[in-house]
Amino acid sequence: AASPPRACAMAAAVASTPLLAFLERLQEAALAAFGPRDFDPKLYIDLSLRSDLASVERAFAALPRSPNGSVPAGDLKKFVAAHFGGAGSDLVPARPPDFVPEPAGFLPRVKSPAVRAWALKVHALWSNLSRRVDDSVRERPDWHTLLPLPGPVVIPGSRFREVYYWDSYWVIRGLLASKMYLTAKTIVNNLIYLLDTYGHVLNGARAYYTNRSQPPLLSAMIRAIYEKTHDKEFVVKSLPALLKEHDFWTSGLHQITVQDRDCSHNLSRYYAMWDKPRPESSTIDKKSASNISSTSEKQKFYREVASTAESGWDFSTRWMRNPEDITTLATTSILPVDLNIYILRMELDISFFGKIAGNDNIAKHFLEAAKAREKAVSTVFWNERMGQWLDYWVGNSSSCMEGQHWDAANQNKNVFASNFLPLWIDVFNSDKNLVEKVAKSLRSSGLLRDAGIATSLTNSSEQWDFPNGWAPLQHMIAEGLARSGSSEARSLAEDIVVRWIRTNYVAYKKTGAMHEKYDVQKCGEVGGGGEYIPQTGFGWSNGVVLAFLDEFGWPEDRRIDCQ
Ligand SMILES: OC[C@H]1O[C@H](O[C@H]2O[C@H](CO)[C@@H](O)[C@H](O)[C@H]2O)[C@H](O)[C@@H](O)[C@@H]1O
Repeated sequence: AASPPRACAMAAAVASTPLLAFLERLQEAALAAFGPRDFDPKLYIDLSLRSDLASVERAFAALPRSPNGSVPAGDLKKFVAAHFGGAGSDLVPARPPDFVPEPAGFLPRVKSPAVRAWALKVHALWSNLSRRVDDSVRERPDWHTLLPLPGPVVIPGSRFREVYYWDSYWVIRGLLASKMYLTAKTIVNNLIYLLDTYGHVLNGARAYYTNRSQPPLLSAMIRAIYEKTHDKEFVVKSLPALLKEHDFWTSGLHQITVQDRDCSHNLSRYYAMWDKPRPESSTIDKKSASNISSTSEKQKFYREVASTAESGWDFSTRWMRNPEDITTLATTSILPVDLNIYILRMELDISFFGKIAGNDNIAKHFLEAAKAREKAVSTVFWNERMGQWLDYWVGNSSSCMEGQHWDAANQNKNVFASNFLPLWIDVFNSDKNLVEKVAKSLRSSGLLRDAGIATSLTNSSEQWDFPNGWAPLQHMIAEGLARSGSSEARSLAEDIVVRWIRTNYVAYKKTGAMHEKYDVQKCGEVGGGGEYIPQTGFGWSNGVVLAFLDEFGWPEDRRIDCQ
């Protein structure tokens, strides 16, 4: 019999580490001791040891216990203070070498003094968000969940005190507007280090993120840097890593074939190598799974949770069979539009980089791969009546590479911002008629609100749903519309940009901070929902504001307040 495809034969779960297992127990003890109010499970999994694990485990076992088995709050507090370095203490502040308070040629199209002054404050946040891994992590990696990245990093902010994969794309776009090319390249080199070490770019630079990736935007980062610097050597050096990443996303459990008449289309899905609670949210996942009785059903659920985290959209009704029930998450049964657009973009970028490297085979092979994926996207996802590209439901998620027969009924007809993401790449935004049809569909979709594009139309209290708007989604859609040759689409792009910049500005004036997400119903409101309290900082929001202002500018006579 034919042997199964390579990655399907591999164990579909990576091993945990002794430190992670212990910190999960500590997380549970902390929840029992301190109660659920303001409890963030991630705080405990980000602690670092001060001495070897065995002695800390002994001290933990010797702690007094209440009759219900929990450790009294005061004792646990003292135990944590005595044996651990605080969360984030192993990633130390580091001023980026190429940061200057006002770079030469900064945002030439911004003419309004108020907007310029604010943009300089946003630019200054790069200094606040820059860190380097403390030497102690390299000396004793087994005492830390933080991974020893070689170069300085830019973090999203607040509870996200490590590098994130897809966030880095918008951080880089902002850094390029800030003329911080060296910092941008260092971020890419860190991600390549993760790819070389683990075989994929991790969700984030922590030991508990090794079981999954995140939306693959490495090639887009390299391309953005190349467009500003024309550094060929940087591109050529990155090429082997991109080939490895392409293989990760287009083989084994990530890939599914859809059959349409006599044509086979290869498309990709999110699929995490994990079937346990996410360590950083273990108490939450266990609670969500508490009504699932069978072990194998629980494992299935945990895999869906981790795979949803791989999508970057954690969590959203987009991935649920029943929008009211998180246990119906079915991310591995969905071929997502956005993921396949990122991979198509990767194929086009690799082909372009192959040309730069003088490697015609690579250039040709990846151009053909891109053409095949473009056809697959148009066949499987495009819905002519709606004028949108729709996610596609596949059958049984547990087996690999099975042939699915295309059926229009399997397209998810719900409206999500991701239905418009193909606009981001030239293959689609260069078709003027198509863009105008999709722009019209976006205008009437219900997603476009006073303060930007909503993530979905369902108010579920999950963070990747209505009424939240996220910087990356505004950016990809507006950039795609603006690149098209259509003046109608360009004016819709500007409309989105103005709404988004205003809401970021007004919220900043109100709160003194940039936010992870915004409520698009009303200008100046910040987002909410999800499993953690709203975060500030914030890497990708800063990046998108700077990238938008760089490209679209802000005239002197345009108001910046909510009108
Ligand atoms: O701890 C919960 C989840 O947190 C992350 O997800 C969210 O924040 C990330 C950083 O800004 C962002 O990349 C992601 O899109 C957000 O949903 C983390 O990535 C998840 O894996 C984690 O479970």
